[in-house]
Amino acid sequence: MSLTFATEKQVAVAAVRRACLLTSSVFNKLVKNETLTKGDKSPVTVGDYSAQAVISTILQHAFPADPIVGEEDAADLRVDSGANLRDRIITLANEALTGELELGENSEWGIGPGQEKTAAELLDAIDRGNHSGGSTGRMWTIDPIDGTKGFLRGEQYAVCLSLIVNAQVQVGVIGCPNLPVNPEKPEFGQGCIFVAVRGHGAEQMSLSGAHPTPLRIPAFTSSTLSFLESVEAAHSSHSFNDQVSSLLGITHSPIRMDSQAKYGCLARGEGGAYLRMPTGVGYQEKIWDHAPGAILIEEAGGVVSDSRGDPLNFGLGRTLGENYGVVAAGKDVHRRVLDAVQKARAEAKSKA
Ligand SMILES: Nc1ncnc2c1ncn2[C@@H]1O[C@H](COP(=O)(O)O)[C@@H](OP(=O)(O)O)[C@H]1O
Ligand SMILES: [Mg+2]
Ligand SMILES: [Mg+2]
Ligand SMILES: [Mg+2]
Repeated sequence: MSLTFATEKQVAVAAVRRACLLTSSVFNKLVKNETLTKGDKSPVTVGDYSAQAVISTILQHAFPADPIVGEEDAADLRVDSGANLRDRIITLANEALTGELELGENSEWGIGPGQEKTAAELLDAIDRGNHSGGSTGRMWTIDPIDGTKGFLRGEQYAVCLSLIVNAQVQVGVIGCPNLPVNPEKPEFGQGCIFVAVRGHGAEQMSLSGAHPTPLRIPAFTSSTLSFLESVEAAHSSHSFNDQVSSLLGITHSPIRMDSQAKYGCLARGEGGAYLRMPTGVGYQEKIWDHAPGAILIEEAGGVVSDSRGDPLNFGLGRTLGENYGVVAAGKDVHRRVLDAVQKARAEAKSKA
């Protein structure tokens, strides 16, 4: 039997839950000057920074020897022009860390009343995410807000955490504060956490950790399938997905959604396939954008690969290396989508 990673799972769920409470409360108070534009032109908010500070602080207390591959770094907060943002981030992170202990949480993880951290400690916590990754040993990935553009639109986003050991994802946690608990029962409200442990299945629970429900991807036919895809056309090719859809005889429109909420929805039986093909050359997918989602799909009985059918390689560093896209689906659908992707590629080549 594979390791249960019971403590890792408990710590990861607690960290993601605290970060989710923070990001959802921040959204309602977010003001214009609380968003920066990074070097690659992508947005980052006080929510991203403070959520990474919270998760990293908790990991550092619980697993001090484990390195972290985190999306954000504190460089822009350490300069004079970042002072206002920095103060706000410190306040938000401390609010989230010092909230009352919930069932399953432990004050040794640096959380609970009286556990305020200094500004220096929290900036250092953000910067602990600077690990370069690689194929050996334990490491965590943090995407404090995945789908920042969705977050800013008030739509879907996800707080994402994974544990990778020797290049294999072992634990994945995805918190989706804006996602309906059950799309068919709006009265159940929104806010879910998806959790997977290698060899021990995938589950969904409420943001409070209640109602854990095992997940299994059901079978789909062409008439019930619809692709899950990014909202942002710059992140994955919508037109390529349309082409693959028609080759497969899919009649439903794609479901557009930001963030790894797509993996969560796929794991619980929505859509049936997630296809993310590059829009150009040069962009390399980040490991924190796929590690938690990949284990969730595998533990829900599905398959995740690139468009050649090869598994995603989480041992290459901070990225997945050369970008061959991502295909995720239940086993049978995965095979059919891969075939159609190859056909669509061949058609595009013959037209070129
Ligand atoms: N050109 C590009 N191609 C693919 N992914 C990209 C991209 N530019 C940014 N991204 C990634 O797309 C993620 C969001 O995915 P999605 O489109 O599924 O919501 C972003 O995560 P962040 O929002 O955490 O920065 C970012 O890492
Ligand atoms: Mg980002
Ligand atoms: Mg991301
Ligand atoms: Mg992010």
